[in-house]
Amino acid sequence: MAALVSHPNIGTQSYGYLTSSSLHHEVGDNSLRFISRGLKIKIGPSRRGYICSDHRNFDRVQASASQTSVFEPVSTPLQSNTSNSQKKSNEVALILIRHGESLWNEKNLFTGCVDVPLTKKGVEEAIEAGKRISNIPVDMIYTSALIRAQMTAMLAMTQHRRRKVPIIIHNESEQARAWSEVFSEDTKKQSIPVIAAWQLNERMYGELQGLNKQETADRYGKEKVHEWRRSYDIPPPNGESLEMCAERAVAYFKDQIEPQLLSGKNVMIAAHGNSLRSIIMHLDELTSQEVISLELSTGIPMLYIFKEGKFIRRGSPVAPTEAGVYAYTRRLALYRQKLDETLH
Ligand SMILES: O=C(O)[C@@H](CO)OP(=O)(O)O
Repeated sequence: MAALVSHPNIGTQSYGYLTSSSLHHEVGDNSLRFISRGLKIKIGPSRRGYICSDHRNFDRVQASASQTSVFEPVSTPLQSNTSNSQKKSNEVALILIRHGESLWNEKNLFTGCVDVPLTKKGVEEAIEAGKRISNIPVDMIYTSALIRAQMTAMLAMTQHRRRKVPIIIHNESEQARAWSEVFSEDTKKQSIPVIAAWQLNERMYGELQGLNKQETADRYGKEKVHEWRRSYDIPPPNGESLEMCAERAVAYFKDQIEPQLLSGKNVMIAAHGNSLRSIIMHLDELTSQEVISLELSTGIPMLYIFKEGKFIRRGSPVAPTEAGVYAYTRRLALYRQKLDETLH
């Protein structure tokens, strides 16, 4: 059963529903606690919402694909007039999706940066994730450079009611840019640029890549393997710790993705268990202790609202049509209403 959530600490405009199947809430003294698969986040007077740390630097950053044809360059608040930028950056959606089950998830192998595709179940999970977010606006998509995240993003978008076409931007050379150019303004408007970035890749698992997780635990001990898999700063042998993964993934998020959000773009990121854990750690201001118990399931979309420089976690949309499961804001509700009126 879903419960209505309305609380001053997540903004007077914030209202909507969180589903008890994916996310529970408790409202206590001046605080709201979200509990989702072991993750507990308390929003109280000391941690009101989620504040971006790097906003004063947004004039120095431009998305790397800004010269491409489908992609509109970022208009940063410092470049545009104030009222326009305020209006534009009023409130946007940020969707995070961990890829669907891969062939190595199925075999219980450490995968890391090995480029493995989805299983049939993973394909179904990606389609299901797409249904869940089919009423939420998406203007730009970021994926890792790995096929499992790219398949997930593309399959999810086949379900979107707006029916825009996701197009992978090829920015690797002058020729790639020229050869993928689109010559119709109308077609560009019906497209969603997809930026693939290695920085969003899964953490590099070093010498564990390709090993069976159970066999590794039997050999090195459950505690040691849990430490390699979930601790913040202990790397697996010759691999990246979560902290090292965050150094590239969170930096990319701040430098490339936040400016898009600030300019009014709704963004979806399809990535991996650990690269997304590091980004969620940044968004939710989790400590290195808290992040240990953060687990992400395959193919589950998570919705954040970015508003007035803060990230507000709104849970996981469970279905496209159930009124009670969305963490709707007024703007998202209007977007959905418009889809209902124009598309049926
Ligand atoms: O093998 C991996 O690359 C990751 C994600 O599937 O595993 P873990 O959950 O152990 O971090």
